[in-house]
Amino acid sequence: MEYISTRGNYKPVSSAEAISLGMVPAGGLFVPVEIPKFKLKEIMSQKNKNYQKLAAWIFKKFLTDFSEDEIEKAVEAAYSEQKFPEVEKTPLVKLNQNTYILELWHGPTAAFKDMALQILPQLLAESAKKMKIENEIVILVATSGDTGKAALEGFKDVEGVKIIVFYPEAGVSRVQEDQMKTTAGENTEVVSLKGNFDDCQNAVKDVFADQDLKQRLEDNNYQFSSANSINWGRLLPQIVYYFKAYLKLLQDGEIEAGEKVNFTVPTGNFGNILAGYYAYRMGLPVNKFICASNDNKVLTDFLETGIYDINRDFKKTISPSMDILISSNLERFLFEMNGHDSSKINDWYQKLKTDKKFKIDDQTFTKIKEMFSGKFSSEDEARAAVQKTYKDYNYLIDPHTAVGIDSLFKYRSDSDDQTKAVVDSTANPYKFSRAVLESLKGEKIDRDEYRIIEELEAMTATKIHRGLAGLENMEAKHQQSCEKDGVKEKIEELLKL
Ligand SMILES: N[C@@H](CCOP(=O)(O)O)C(=O)O
Repeated sequence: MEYISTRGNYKPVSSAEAISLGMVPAGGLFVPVEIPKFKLKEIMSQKNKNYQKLAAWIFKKFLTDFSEDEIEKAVEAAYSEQKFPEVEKTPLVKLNQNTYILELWHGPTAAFKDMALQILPQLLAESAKKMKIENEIVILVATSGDTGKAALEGFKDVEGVKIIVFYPEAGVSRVQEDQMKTTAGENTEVVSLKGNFDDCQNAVKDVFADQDLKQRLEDNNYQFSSANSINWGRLLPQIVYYFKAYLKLLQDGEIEAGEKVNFTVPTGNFGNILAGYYAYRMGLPVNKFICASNDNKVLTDFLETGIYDINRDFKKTISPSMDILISSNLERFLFEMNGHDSSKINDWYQKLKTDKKFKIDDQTFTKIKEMFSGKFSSEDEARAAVQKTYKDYNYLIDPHTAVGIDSLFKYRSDSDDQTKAVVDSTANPYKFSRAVLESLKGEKIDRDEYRIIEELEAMTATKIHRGLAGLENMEAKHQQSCEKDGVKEKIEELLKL
């Protein structure tokens, strides 16, 4: 399998090269040249496989330059009992007769990002070996809260790697910030940036494209890679849980073999929902994807109009991981939907730079509309969904999952499509305790975050996720900050270039 650039500006590369580069050096993202397709019978026959075996089955189709043994070792290490103690790595909870919640937060850092960031270090290490990379790899991460900690946890103390995470100051929850700041490891750096997530992500992408800096890195035996979903090695592992969810529905007798289901995905950088779309293209029976957004509803508007328009205020919400206006993986998605036409991608992304918006062609838009619907939740609607889900089903959800559930219910009442649906639950509620408790009580709470956690535990008789327990008493090891135009200098300072 080869990987090509969405912008047609790079030679086809192996998966090892795509993973070690992170993104296309001149701009653009790597995508597989073709999507492997399974027959329905073949998919159904995976029904009793555990998560590791299922992951290996999928990886082998995409990582054709990896040996079976390398893939199997990587998945066993990533999804071990120590890292994911439950037998089901991604439990599926039945909410009502046609709604299921896919809990993706049972990994070490309580967010769905662990599903990919526990394995990316292995994939990157193997890729570096294959590419005969001798430089130290510097992983740059832009985060709106969840990727940062998951990447730090995955890469901390990994030999031959340094990791630098940029997050928006005042743009993540208190628990998310504390999780990142308290990360140990000799090779970790965490920097708060005076700006929003888009500022972090744009700055990191600019650094990747900076040829002068690239040369200076080389001279100092470093090279960059990424742990964001721009890296194919981040996206690929996320395909697995769509298959797992479907097969679990089948195993539990909730659906017939081949029955189509809907997936609702709380969406920020578009990586998670795109992974679902790849699963569909590989043969998974899916009827619709519902793309759920918060008040930063640039994707909802895009899916309604075909116009991607970031000329709008960036809003801070109670679902901060989705506070994003420039969704990186939309580029991959558009490339897949427009029949791999990189000239159109170049044109649209040039317009995004100059006009802050672009309109896609009618043919591509029609194709997108067949499979995708976009809905969004206001802050009040997300809070109401947290409260109602707890009241009606005695089930505690975080604000991102609340956006997913609210969007699904809106989609159902607007469309009459009552197909069985899986909602991706992207984070454990305790990562956002303040918003969750305030939603349950219907009032503002002034208390400290950690007292709120105690109250939430007592009120709901639920337990804080193991990865968050004791956070209050951990020492903050990172205090770095920078201006939004100071990312390059900060990297140079941290790497002593
Ligand atoms: N929601 C993300 C933003 C970065 O997304 P990624 O999937 O590209 O890593 C976060 O939590 O940081």
